[in-house]
Amino acid sequence: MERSPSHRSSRAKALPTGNMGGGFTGEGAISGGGSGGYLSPPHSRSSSAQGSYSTNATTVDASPTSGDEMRGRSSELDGPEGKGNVLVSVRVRPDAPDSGGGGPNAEWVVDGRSGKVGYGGKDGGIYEFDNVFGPNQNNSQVYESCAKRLVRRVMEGYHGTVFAYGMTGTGKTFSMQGITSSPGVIPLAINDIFSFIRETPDREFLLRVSYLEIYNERIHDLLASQPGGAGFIPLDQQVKGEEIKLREDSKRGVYATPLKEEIVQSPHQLLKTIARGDLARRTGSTQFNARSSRSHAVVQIVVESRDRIPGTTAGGGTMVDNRRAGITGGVRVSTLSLIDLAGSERAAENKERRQEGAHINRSLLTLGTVIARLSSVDKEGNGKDKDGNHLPYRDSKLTRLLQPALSGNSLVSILCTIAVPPANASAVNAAHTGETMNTLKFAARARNNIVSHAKKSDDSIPDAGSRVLLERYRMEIMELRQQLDGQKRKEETEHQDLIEREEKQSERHSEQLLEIQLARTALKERIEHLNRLILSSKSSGVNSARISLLPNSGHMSSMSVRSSISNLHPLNGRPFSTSSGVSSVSTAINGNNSDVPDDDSSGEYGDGNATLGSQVRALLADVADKNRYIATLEKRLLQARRSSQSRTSMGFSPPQKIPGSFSQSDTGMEMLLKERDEEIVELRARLDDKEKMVTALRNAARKRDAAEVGHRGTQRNSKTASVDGCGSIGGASIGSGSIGGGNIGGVDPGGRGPGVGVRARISMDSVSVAPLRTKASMDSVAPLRTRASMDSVAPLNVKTRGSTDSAASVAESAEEDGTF
Ligand SMILES: Nc1ncnc2c1ncn2[C@@H]1O[C@H](COP(=O)(O)OP(=O)(O)OP(=O)(O)O)[C@@H](O)[C@H]1O
Repeated sequence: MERSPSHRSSRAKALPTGNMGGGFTGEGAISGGGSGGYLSPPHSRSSSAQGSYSTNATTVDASPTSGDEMRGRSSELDGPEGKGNVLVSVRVRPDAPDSGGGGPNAEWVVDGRSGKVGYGGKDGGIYEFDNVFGPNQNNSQVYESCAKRLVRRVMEGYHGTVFAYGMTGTGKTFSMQGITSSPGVIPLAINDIFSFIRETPDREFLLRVSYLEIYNERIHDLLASQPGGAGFIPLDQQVKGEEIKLREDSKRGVYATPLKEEIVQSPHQLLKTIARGDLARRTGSTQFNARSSRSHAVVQIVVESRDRIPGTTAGGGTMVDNRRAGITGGVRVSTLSLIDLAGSERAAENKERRQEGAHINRSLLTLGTVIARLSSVDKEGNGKDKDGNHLPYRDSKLTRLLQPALSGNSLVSILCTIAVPPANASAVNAAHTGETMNTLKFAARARNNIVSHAKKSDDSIPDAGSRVLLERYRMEIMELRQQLDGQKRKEETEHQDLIEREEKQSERHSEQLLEIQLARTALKERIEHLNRLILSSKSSGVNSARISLLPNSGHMSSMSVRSSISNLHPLNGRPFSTSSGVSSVSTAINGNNSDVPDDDSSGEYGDGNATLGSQVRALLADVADKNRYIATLEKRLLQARRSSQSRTSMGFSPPQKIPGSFSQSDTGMEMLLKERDEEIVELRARLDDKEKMVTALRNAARKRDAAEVGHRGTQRNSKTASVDGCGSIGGASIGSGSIGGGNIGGVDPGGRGPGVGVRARISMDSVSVAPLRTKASMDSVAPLRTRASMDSVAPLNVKTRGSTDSAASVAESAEEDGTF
């Protein structure tokens, strides 16, 4: 460690003896009685509580007032020799209530302005310090001068140590912790720590706190227990766990382990944590303090900080992005140690107090010794004195723990508390003058000997095993983000898959729906179609006068075109079987043109006066129906082919057969397609039939018209005509039956008897070509018949042979077409 003799020698000063003006002066100083004779300490001091030693103080500097002391010296902190890195202050507590009163003791000098304090009596001395606080100065003033700047420097990256040293009951705890109305160094430092964080938006911070006490040379973790909680057990009653030891490594220096560290995020949380530790701290009653701290208490606040983003403003989105990308500076780690030492006590009546006191005194003695020998440390800074002896840091846990600070790695502020005995102090109080002097001597040695070379911590990238949480957390955050991103991607993929599956499923559903719709449409069309057919089939006119065109028919059946649609598939509307589009066509000559029992007795053409044109229209409508149906089937077929192809190309396994839907298997599909194809072929054939039928009917109509023209010519002479009894009209083989209303010889009035060889007179007015029945076997709903009234063809006024040819030619034409 490099030390500066000149620096050391210029700090603590023993003032020349002489009249110091007496009493307390300076800011907050109390009047010491004006010219009350304080004696100056000798130039050279030779005694202390810890044994003999002397300071090197030789000169006197003009000191600023205590309030400006730290600020006045602050520039020194940046100096190459670390001047100002160590502050030593003395605080004089107000008289204790039991001090006996009597006003200021004229033998004592406390000068805040000059920073001088001392005893002018025997073995006394006047010392000058960085700060001297009189009894009236409050905690805030003490903090401002002693600790504020140090705390700020800690936030900037320096290690800093503040500790209070003094005799029991002199105000160490009062100064460090303070009271509610006057918070001490610790709460004020915490406040400033968070103020600094608030004022430094370009860096991010992580704070962790530990709190330990050294009691009877054992280290206890004050945060390990939960005072006030249900399970709180005082430390001395706790089952001893793993002993906390002090270790050292190059990066962390000396540290206690295992020790609980708590991460804190607010001043309130930090204060609460420390207050929790305070409750666990050992206290006991001493002669001078009813609640004396019986242990050294060390609060350590580790500050990790890092530039947020070089070159970017705080709070921007870029920061997040950059942090994600790992573009951050290194982490700076610094430690603020706030230490409230146990008070030294010369003697105690109580055995326990004596034992505690012995430990306390021993550790304080070691501290004094280390500080005393710091002056002799060689320039190498290897912890050895000039004689090559190690400094006795390890002789006590306190000195071991303070080693980094005392050996120059830290900014140091020492607050020494004293109580100046009043003028008429009791013997006991007066006896402690020596203790107070010892404190002043300790302070003087510390001021002289401790040299700090504290450097700002580097912004270093912590390695894997580092305890730097900021980096660990950053890594963890990055890992978690990656996990989150991975999870998100996975979810997105799964979601996408799900959507695709749903889409495919919905595609299948829509296909099925479409199929169902098509089937329904087909059914509807059929129903409409059938309804139309039903209406046609109930035409009474169709049955009113019929000419049977079929030979060998025992009935005077009407010429009919009957469409029947048989046995539809319940869903797809496909006929299970089809019968010939035209099952029968017959012409009949009905002897009774008005009273033919037939269920086809009403309907659109059922008035018996339906024209041939109407029948043609009916047939055309029928044809249109068929065309529509074919179109539907073709559409469905196309759809089925497409879905079959898409399934095949997607490599889908055949889905489960859905009841009521088409078969989904390939075989089923093929069969379905085949059936559809066949059905289409069949329907086309039927359509052809229909068209032939229409052609035949048109021919019939033409012939009828021609016959009518001829008939009108002959009608003037005769109202009747002879018809060959065999039922043939005009040589045409009309088959058995009669045309007319019963005036045909040999034919029974009902037209049931054979008309062969019977010449009959028929009323040509009533002769009608029997209604054509088109029977398309299309439906299973009912054996429906379409009866197109052939009355539109009739009345055939058969008067001449030629006239009957027209009716016969209908039959012929029909037979030729194979339609009837
Ligand atoms: N500057 C001060 N102003 C007002 N009261 C004070 C001051 N200093 C100390 N006291 C009071 O004196 C008493 C003892 O103070 P404190 O406990 O802080 O002493 P200490 O040095 O910590 O003692 P110990 O070493 O025994 O723990 C307390 O009641 C405290 O409130």
